Amino acid sequence: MSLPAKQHTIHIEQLRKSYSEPTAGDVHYIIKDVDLVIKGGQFFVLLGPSGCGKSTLLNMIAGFVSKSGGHLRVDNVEVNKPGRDRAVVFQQADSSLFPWLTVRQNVEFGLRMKKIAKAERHTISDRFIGLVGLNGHEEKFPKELSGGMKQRVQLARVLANDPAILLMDEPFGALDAMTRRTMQKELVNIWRQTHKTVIFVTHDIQEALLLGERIGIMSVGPSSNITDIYDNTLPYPRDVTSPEFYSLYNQIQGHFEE
Ligand SMILES: Nc1ncnc2c1ncn2[C@@H]1O[C@H](COP(=O)(O)OP(=O)(O)OP(=O)(O)O)[C@@H](O)[C@H]1O
Repeated sequence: MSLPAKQHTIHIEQLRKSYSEPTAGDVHYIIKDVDLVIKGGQFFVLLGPSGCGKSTLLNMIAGFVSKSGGHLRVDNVEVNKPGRDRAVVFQQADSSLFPWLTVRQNVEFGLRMKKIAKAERHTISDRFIGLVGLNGHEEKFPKELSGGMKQRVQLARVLANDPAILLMDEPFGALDAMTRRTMQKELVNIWRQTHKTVIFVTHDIQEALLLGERIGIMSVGPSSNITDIYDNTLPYPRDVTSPEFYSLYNQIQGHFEE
């Protein structure tokens, strides 16, 4: 497969976010002076304790949350607003699916907005409905689906729009353990087939290690930062019972116990 002309590398320099008034004397930063490079095509995990600012950083990359300082660039273009190159998969699929549309209509929604012809829409939705394992459920409505199936629809819809960068905010956090495990495996397969840049937020060390090529550890807030980055070179699919997995798990866990 040929490499895309744009690599969709994300460069973050001295990035800050504060919700305080700029004129306030004692500015309270959620994240402060974050430096990070995420290469195009990489599976990057942001791992950190609850409330440290993972979603804030992800939403800044999405262009939903403004910067209070520093730079955030995709392919050297400063991010100041949402763009078609980036799409977010949220924890709660319910809030992002249209209940009055079928699975197929939900997946095709963005394509319809882009005025893509019906036959092509069908070809694209067929591909991604198949990729997330929802063949045979095309004509169902969200209320007829389980939580895991709704999350698959959300993922298929995002993939159908073909963003280069997939931003995932604890997308499997509300699923039961078995469904979560299945979705994790499928996400890795999808990522390996589509070559997208994935930034995945979680506070679960095992999930981070099952998925990520690189794992950025965020410190406890306020003024949270990425304090360490682990390269995870274990081959996919990863075996949680392997000594290498266990060793990396312990290293990262030790980091949070310090
Ligand atoms: N719009 C907002 N106004 C003020 N403070 C906010 C706003 N959004 C988030 N915060 C604060 O920013 C901090 C970081 O929140 P964020 O949701 O980014 O953390 P998180 O690491 O994703 O947490 P979790 O894992 O629990 O989802 C929290 O203290 C939160 O209260």
